[in-house]
Amino acid sequence: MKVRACMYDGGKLHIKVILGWGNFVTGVGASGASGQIGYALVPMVARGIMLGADQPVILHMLDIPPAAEALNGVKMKLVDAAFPLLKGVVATTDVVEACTGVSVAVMVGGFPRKEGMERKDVMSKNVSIYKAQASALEKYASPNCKVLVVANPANTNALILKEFAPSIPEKNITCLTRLDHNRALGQISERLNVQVSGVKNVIIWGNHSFTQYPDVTHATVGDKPVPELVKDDAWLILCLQLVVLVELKLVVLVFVLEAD
Ligand SMILES: NC(=O)c1ccc[n+]([C@@H]2O[C@H](COP(=O)([O-])OP(=O)(O)OC[C@H]3O[C@@H](n4cnc5c(N)ncnc54)[C@H](O)[C@@H]3O)[C@@H](O)[C@H]2O)c1
Ligand SMILES: O=C(O)C[C@H](O)C(=O)O
Repeated sequence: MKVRACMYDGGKLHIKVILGWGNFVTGVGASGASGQIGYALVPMVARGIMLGADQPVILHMLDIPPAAEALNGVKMKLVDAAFPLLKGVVATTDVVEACTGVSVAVMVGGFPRKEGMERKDVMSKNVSIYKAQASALEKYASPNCKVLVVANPANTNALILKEFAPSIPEKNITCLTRLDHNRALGQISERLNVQVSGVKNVIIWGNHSFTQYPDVTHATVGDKPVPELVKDDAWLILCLQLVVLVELKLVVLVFVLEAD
C-alpha cells in the first residue's frame, strides 16, 4: 500500500491511498498481436509479467485486415484464460481504436525479413507502417505513453516513431536491441555447460545487423576469461560468426559446428 497524495483542508486530512498502482487500469497496445511474437506476448502482459502482478490492464491488440480472424482467435484465447488482471480486450484493425488511451505500446507489427534479407531490406515497408502508427499514438495515446519497438529494424523504427510522435517524451521510446548479446551468452553457456547468468562482460559492437561484432575478449565465467576456458579459437570464431550470420540466416554453419 502506498500513499499517493496528501492534502490538508481546514482541519481534514485527505489521503489518497493506492495499492501499488493497481487502482488504475492501464491500456496496453500491442501491434502485430496475432503474429509469432504477439501471440506469445499478450498472455504475458495479461498475466502481469510485464507491468506487475497488481496492475490491471486493458489490452488493445492491432493487426492488419488479413489477420483479423487470427486476431479474434487470440482474443478468444485470452478470454478463455480468464486472467484476473485482464479488464478488457480490444481486437482491432483500426490503428486509431488501437492507440486510443493506451499508456504502454509494444510495437511488434511489421513485415518480417525473409531468407537472405537483411533487416534494412524491410525498412521501406516498415517505415510507412511506423509513420502511421506514430501519428495515431501522438494523437490518441496517453501523453506520457511508454513505447517499446520490437519490429525490425527496431532502432530505426524507434527513431521514426520519435519523429512522428513528437509530443511523446523522447525518453519514453525505446527498442529491443539485446538479442545478439543474449544469443552470444547462450552459445557460450552451452559450450561451457554453465548457467547463462554466470557469463559476464560479453560485448556486441555495431548494430543489430550484419555490421555487428561479438567480442568475448573481456568475457569471463567466474574469474576465468572465456577464451581460456573454451581453449578453442576456431570454435570461438565459428560460434561468434554464427551469431552474426543469423543476420543472413546462413545456417550452413550449424552443420560445420556439428561436424566439428
Ligand atoms: N528486436 C528484436 O529483438 C526482434 C526479435 C525478433 C523479431 N523481431 C521483429 O519483430 C517483428 C515481428 O516478428 P514476428 O516473428 O512476430 O513476425 P510475424 O510475421 O509472425 O508477425 C508480424 C505480425 O505483424 C502484423 N502486421 C503486419 N503489418 C502490420 C501493421 N501495419 N500493423 C499491425 N500489424 C501488422 C502481421 O499481420 C503479423 O501478425 C518482425 O519485424 C521481426 O523482425 C525483432
Ligand atoms: O532475424 C530477424 O530479423 C528477427 C530478429 O531480429 C532476430 O535476429 O532473430
